[in-house]
Amino acid sequence: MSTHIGAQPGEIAPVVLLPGDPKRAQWIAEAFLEDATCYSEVRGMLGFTGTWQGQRVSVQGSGMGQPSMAIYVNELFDEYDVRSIVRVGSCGALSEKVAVRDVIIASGACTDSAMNRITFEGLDYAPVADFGLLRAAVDAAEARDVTAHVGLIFSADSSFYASRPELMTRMVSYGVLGVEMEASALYTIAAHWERKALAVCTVSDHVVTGEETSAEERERTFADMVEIALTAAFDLETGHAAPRELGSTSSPPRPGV
Ligand SMILES: O=P(O)(O)O[C@H]1O[C@H](CO)[C@@H](O)[C@H]1O
Ligand SMILES: O=c1cc[nH]c(=O)[nH]1
Repeated sequence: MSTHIGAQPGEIAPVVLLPGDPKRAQWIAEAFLEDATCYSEVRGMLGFTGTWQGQRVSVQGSGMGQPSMAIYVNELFDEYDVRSIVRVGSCGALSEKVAVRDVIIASGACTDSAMNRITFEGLDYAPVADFGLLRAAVDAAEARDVTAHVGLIFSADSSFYASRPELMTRMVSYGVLGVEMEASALYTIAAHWERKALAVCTVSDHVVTGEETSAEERERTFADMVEIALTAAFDLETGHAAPRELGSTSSPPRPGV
């Protein structure tokens, strides 16, 4: 086992879904995976491995905020050889273009966290999603009746209860769609390990209008996000979302089609 994950080598699949909430990890394992077993209960941060459409997948809680998430993600990449991590989170909408229950697929992430600044000695690193996962997630969302937005998310260390409306308005005017607490460091850590990462978040509340989803609605809309994440991760793993050649204007035929 690693310091914070109680799994033996080989017990965690190469593809991991990463919700902040460990109870969401359990719900995903029970609702979406077959033959799921719990490989870790260390600190109550549950992790499960099972199969989805015959393919091994794990789901690991990461806690709230970038320092907690970074511990789990570093151990998943370093000690369990995980290849792809898709965060399946909740987020608040900042932009009027985004409604509660919509999905945000984060192409990149801004942050007020010091984590990147420490790593890059004050330089502004630009954390971005893996392009293959991003494109596969957009395809998966388009194939469903889901309103998905692709763009920037704000990974906030300090604003869950801090009211900074002017700053949020300015961020929206620079293209930021929503706010959560993990994507930026996830993208940076994945780049460090040369692995793939993406954050797909369901809008649970609107920071500007104050609208919120009910618990029942959250569960239903979270299911869309989980299906998008699983479809995207395995389209990429199985080559169904193989990169197009640079300069080509059309998609290559999909294998087996
Ligand atoms: O629903 P999760 O994945 O935990 O994500 C969001 O919810 C938590 C805050 O309530 C933060 O972790 C934020 O990123
Ligand atoms: O981090 C989060 C998650 C949901 N809603 C918010 O406003 N912030």
